[in-house]
Amino acid sequence: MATNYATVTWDQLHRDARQLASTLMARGPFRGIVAITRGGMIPAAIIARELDCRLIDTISVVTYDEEKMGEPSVVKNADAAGDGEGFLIIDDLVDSGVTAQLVRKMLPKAVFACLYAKPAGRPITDIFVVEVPQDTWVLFPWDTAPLFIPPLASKSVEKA
Ligand SMILES: O=P(O)(O)OC[C@H]1O[C@H](OP(=O)(O)OP(=O)(O)O)[C@H](O)[C@@H]1O
Ligand SMILES: Nc1nc2[nH]cnc2c(=O)[nH]1
Ligand SMILES: [Mg+2]
Repeated sequence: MATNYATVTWDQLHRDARQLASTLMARGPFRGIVAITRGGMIPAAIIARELDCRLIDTISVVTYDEEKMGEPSVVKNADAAGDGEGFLIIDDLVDSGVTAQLVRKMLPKAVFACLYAKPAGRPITDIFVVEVPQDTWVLFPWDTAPLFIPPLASKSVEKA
């Protein structure tokens, strides 16, 4: 269970994705990109722009199902990628590594890259940008919204 939160803004995500793209230049060129839905789609779009890659497929893995607790299932294959040769797989993060492990098994020849990696998932990714502690939950910009916070002074007035 996460005890801390790390909020990632759109700006930070864009910078991190560009940094990942810059590292990936040395591993390419790539025939195409496979984005792991849904979290991998926005990072994949940014990286595709930087690497001038126009062939994009998706793979969809559902790792939590109320009936089959914990059993990951693939709900869409990346048919365009074959065995992954010449392809780049992109996800937003690896946590336990369960999603990445399953996708790597299906596309064994592809390069796997993500923005953020927790220690348990770190060995499964070829490349990542920032390591995040295992007990930290990453809050992505698409999961959050700015919120009004009352000024400190107004809180002390309320107490008085
Ligand atoms: O390493 P793991 O423990 O497998 O966790 C990492 C995966 O979990 C999240 O996706 P999620 O399954 O929540 O779906 P989403 O991308 O559609 O939000 C995240 O986007 C990764 O794909
Ligand atoms: N948003 C989000 N999804 C996850 N899925 C697995 N770990 C995480 C995390 O830290 N943040
Ligand atoms: Mg995901």
